Amino acid sequence: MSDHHDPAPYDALLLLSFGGPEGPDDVVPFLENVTRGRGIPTERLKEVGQHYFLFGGVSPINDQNRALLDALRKDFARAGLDLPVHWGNRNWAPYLTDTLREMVTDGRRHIAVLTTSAYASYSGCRQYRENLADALATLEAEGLPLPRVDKLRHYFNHPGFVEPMIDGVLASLAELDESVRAGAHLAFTTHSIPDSAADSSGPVEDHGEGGAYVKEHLDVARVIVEAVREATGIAYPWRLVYQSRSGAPHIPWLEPDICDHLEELHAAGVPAAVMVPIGFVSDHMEVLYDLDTEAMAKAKELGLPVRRSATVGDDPRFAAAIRDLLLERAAHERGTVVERCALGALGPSHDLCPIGCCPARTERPAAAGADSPLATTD
Ligand SMILES: CC1=C(CCC(=O)O)c2cc3nc(cc4[nH]c(cc5[nH]c(cc1n2)c(C)c5CCC(=O)O)c(CCC(=O)O)c4C)C(CCC(=O)O)=C3C
Ligand SMILES: [Fe+2]
Repeated sequence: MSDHHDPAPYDALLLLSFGGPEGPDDVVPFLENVTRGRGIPTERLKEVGQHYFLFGGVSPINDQNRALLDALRKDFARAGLDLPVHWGNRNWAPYLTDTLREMVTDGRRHIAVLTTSAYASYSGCRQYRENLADALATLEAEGLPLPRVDKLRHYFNHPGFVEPMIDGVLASLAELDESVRAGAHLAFTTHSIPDSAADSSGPVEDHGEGGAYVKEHLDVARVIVEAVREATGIAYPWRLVYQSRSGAPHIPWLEPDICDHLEELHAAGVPAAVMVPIGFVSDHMEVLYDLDTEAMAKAKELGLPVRRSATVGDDPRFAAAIRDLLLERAAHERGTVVERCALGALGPSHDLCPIGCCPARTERPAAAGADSPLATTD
C-alpha cells in the first residue's frame, strides 16, 4: 500500500452507487429508473419487483452504503486523512446530481469517485461515467462551476477486496460438515450480462471471448483458489458461473446460471458446494434473493449442502483499500511514481478508461475517460 498521505489534488471522495428502494412505495419508481430505455420485458420487472416486496420493499444496498461510508470516515480519521466523503446513486436518493450539486456548492472542485462496482463492464463502469456526464451537464445548465471528476481504477484484484473474500471462503468451508468438506466445489458467481456486453468489456485489446469482464473474474477466482489451497492443502475444483440474468430470452447472456450449475454438480456426485459472490461488493438484492433465497432453495431440493460466502461489505480492509486507491491516484496526478497494489496475473487496472472501453449500445457522453474533455481540464 502507498504510504503517501496527501490527497491533493483531490478535495473530496464521492462514493457512487446503484441505489435501491427504501420501502414498498419506492419499488416501482425505482425499477422504472433502472430500466428506462433498457428494453427489459415486463414479466421480468414484475418478478424482480416481487424480490423486493419479499423483503418489505427495502433494498439492503442503501444501508450497506451507509455502513461503508461510516467505515471510510473512520478509516480516514484513523489515518489522519482529512477529506470529506459523500454518497450519490444512479437510481435512487441520494441522487448523484443532488450530491454533486451539494459538493460543488460547498466548494469541491476536484473529486475522486469510487463506484461500488469492482469490474469492467458497461453496467459497472461506463454507465456510471455517463451518469457523471449527465450530472455535470445539469450543473452546467444551472450555471454552477464544474468540478473535475476522476474515477478511481477497478479494484477487483486489490488485496483489500480479495483478502476478505478469501477469509469468507475459508469460513464457509469450515461450516460444511467434515464428511463432505474435502469434496466440495467452489462456485464463483457474478452478475450475468449479455454476451455482447461481456465481449466488448474493457479496453479494445481485451475484446472477444468474454472480454475484460470474464478475464477479471477468472483472475480473482484463481487467486482465491490458490490462497485456499495454501491454507487448507486442498486444491478445490471450481468454476465461474452467473446469476441474475435479465433481458429477453432470445438474447444470449453469460452462462451457466448458478442454479443449473448446482444441478450439474449434484448429478455428478459432488457432495457439497460454496457459492462465492465475487461479482458483488455487498449483500445486495441479487445476493439475498438470487443466491440466499433461490439458489439455496434449489440446493435444499437437491439435498446438496451449500454455503454462501461473505461479500466484502464494510470490512475495514476494504475501506483501507479505497484510501490506498485514492492516495495512489492522487500521487499519480501530482506526477509521483507510485506502487499500485494488485494480486493475480492481470496487474493494476487503468486509471483512465481508453476510447472504446465498454461501449454503450447507443453512444452518449461519458465523464472521466479518455473520450471525455472534462477529464483533462481543471
Ligand atoms: C454487471 C451488473 C452489476 C454489478 C456491478 C454493480 O454492482 O454495479 C449490477 C448491479 C446491480 N443491479 C441492481 C439491480 C438491478 N439491475 C437490473 C438490470 C441489469 N443489471 C445488469 C448488470 C449489472 N447490475 C444488467 C446488464 C441489467 C439489464 C438491464 C440493463 O442493461 O441495464 C435491474 C432491472 C431488473 C432486472 O432485469 O433484473 C435491477 C433492479 C442492483 C441493486 C440491487 C439492490 O437493490 O440491492 C445492483 C447493485
Ligand atoms: Fe443490475
